[in-house]
Amino acid sequence: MSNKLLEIKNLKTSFYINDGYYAAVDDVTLTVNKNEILGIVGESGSGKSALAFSVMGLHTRAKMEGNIFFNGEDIVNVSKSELNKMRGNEMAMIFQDPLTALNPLMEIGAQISETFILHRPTMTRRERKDRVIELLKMVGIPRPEYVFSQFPHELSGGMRQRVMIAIAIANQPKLLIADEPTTALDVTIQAQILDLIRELKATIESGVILITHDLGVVAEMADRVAVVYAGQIVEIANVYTLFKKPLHPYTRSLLHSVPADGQDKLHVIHGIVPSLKHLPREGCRFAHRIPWMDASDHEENPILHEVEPGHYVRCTCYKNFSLQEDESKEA
Ligand SMILES: Nc1ncnc2c1ncn2[C@@H]1O[C@H](COP(=O)(O)OP(=O)(O)OP(=O)(O)O)[C@@H](O)[C@H]1O
Repeated sequence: MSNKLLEIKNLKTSFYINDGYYAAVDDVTLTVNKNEILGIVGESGSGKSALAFSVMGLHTRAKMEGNIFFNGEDIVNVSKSELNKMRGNEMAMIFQDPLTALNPLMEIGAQISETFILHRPTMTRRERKDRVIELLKMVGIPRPEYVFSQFPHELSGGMRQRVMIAIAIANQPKLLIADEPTTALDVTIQAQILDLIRELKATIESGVILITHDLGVVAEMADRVAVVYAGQIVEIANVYTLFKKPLHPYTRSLLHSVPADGQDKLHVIHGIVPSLKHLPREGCRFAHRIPWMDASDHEENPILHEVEPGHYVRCTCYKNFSLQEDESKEA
């Protein structure tokens, strides 16, 4: 039996801006296997959330092309009611900011119960309450009976994120998407939430997409990592390879821009991710951020090359790339 849970093929998600459609996710192909965590990293604006929202069918006005096979079924064009059946049931998402994702006027217990009313209509009120208490315990909320009747603003940020996780795992989804789940939390709480996601993944044996800009989180959590730049995957590999043998200039730049042993100075990546409308669509999209490289180092139409089994890198520029500071040392 196939181990593939999610298979995305040539996905293109475009938004209409002023005069036309511009792709925020551009020709993305990837798989998520059962019981694995796929990390997705990239700077702000690189298209990570647009990709996650595409999988969840949460873009209302975007144009979507390509395929997203979930459990073998292409969900790019399924009806709204089909998607509603899947969301919160077979696939669920943990959002960045629990305060905006939770209803401020609704008690915690009622918010978690909603998912059962929607997806498990035969459950009695008593059964729902028992299951909610069980879930609150599972995600490590102390005094769950008391918290059941509290409002979101009465809980700390970490506790609210636990509630979000309880909602997401309520129906034991096969696929869990966590979009920067710890960004809004302080460091100690971050570690607890990540531990919780890892434990829950093992318990419910789901596949997880973990979106983050934090390479430390990816190193800790992911089995495989996709590095996304300007809407495209520029490198994908298992986590060990990605950290030990990164190839793409963007991956290497990212890795050098966080503190590491023996590194006396942090690398700064030139410029910023261009806005959707101004994104270069021809040639290597990262080229303008490594201007010291020769144009001939880049491919005209960069594709993903499989450099060793399971390790893909876009464009040939990785072959001659070195960080600018290393180049000037050599000169
Ligand atoms: N609904 C939308 N309409 C128009 N443009 C959008 C829309 N959603 C996202 N974008 C644009 O798509 C690009 C990718 O955005 P996205 O939010 O996916 O990036 P991200 O990598 O998740 O960033 P962050 O880490 O800041 O959340 C950005 O240029 C963003 O402005």
